[in-house]
Amino acid sequence: MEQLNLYPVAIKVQGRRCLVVGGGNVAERKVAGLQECGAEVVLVSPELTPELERLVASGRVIHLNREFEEGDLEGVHLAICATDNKALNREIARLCENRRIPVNVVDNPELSTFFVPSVIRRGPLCIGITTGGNSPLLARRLREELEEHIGPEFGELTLFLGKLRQIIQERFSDPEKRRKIWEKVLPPGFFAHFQKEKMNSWRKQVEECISSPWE
Ligand SMILES: C[C@@]1(CC(=O)O)c2cc3[nH]c(cc4nc(cc5[nH]c(cc(n2)[C@H]1CCC(=O)O)[C@@](C)(CC(=O)O)[C@@H]5CCC(=O)O)C(CC(=O)O)=C4CCC(=O)O)c(CCC(=O)O)c3CC(=O)O
Ligand SMILES: NC(=O)C1=CN([C@@H]2O[C@H](COP(=O)(O)OP(=O)(O)OC[C@H]3O[C@@H](n4cnc5c(N)ncnc54)[C@H](O)[C@@H]3O)[C@@H](O)[C@H]2O)C=CC1
Repeated sequence: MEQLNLYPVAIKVQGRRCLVVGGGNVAERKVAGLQECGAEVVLVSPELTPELERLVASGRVIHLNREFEEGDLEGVHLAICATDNKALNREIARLCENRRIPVNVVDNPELSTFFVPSVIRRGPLCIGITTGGNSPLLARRLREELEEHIGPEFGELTLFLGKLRQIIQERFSDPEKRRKIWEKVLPPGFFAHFQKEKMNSWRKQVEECISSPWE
């Protein structure tokens, strides 16, 4: 497989229409990922897995119970071709490319304009792992390995830092001073010492630190 540098981005899909064509196991995984991010998922397929049936019945996914038609691409921000028909997947990819719609073709990395990474989510912290189609299983194994080290406390930590950042930005107008504060809050080697049991005392320390006069 050709060595290609991918430009990683994190896309906001909330409230945006995303099209998934096909109703098998792979489509099911992609629909779940889009739903988790609040996308308006339109699913086109004459057949669905039981899990997709359930989602459709709950009203959380718009289902067009038929084969794909070109008009389905109208108003779509992102498309995923997940049918078991290679020629059809190729054709949808071409139509998307003409319309500049980012497209993921589940059986053809060459035709995909984006890949879906393996994801670790802890609150607002999101880690995506991709091998650019070289080895999806390696991406999964790495995720499983990293998950062991990045517990749910990282979600809490990230939320806390987000709030702290707002406070620091309001309170300190000098960017150099803000940078110094951040160096103190998150010093190099922070993760080696970060323990979830000590989260509360660390938070207190940080809060005291930013409320005390600086310099
Ligand atoms: C190009 C890409 C397009 C896309 O975005 O779909 C693609 C393509 C293909 N996958 C295939 C197979 C498998 N895919 C997985 C799993 C995942 N596949 C995902 C992404 C991607 N898969 C994109 C590249 C991402 C990257 O490289 O980083 C993950 C990360 C995300 C997700 O799908 O949500 C998710 C793991 C989620 C997790 O658990 O963390 C497993 C393992 C398993 O089943 O768990 C296997 C079997 C083992 C193996 O083959 O490695 C086949 C061959 C089918 C065949 O041989 O017939 C193709 C087609 C081809 O390569 O031509
Ligand atoms: N990207 C990935 O992670 C992986 C990709 N694959 C590839 O993905 C493909 C799909 O895999 P599965 O979901 O397991 O297949 P599947 O056979 O379970 O599902 C295919 C779905 O496509 C639908 N479909 C067929 N023609 C259609 C049309 N004209 N319009 C709309 N929907 C149509 C079918 O009704 C069915 O629901 C496989 O061919 C395989 O090569 C397989 C494993 C992993």
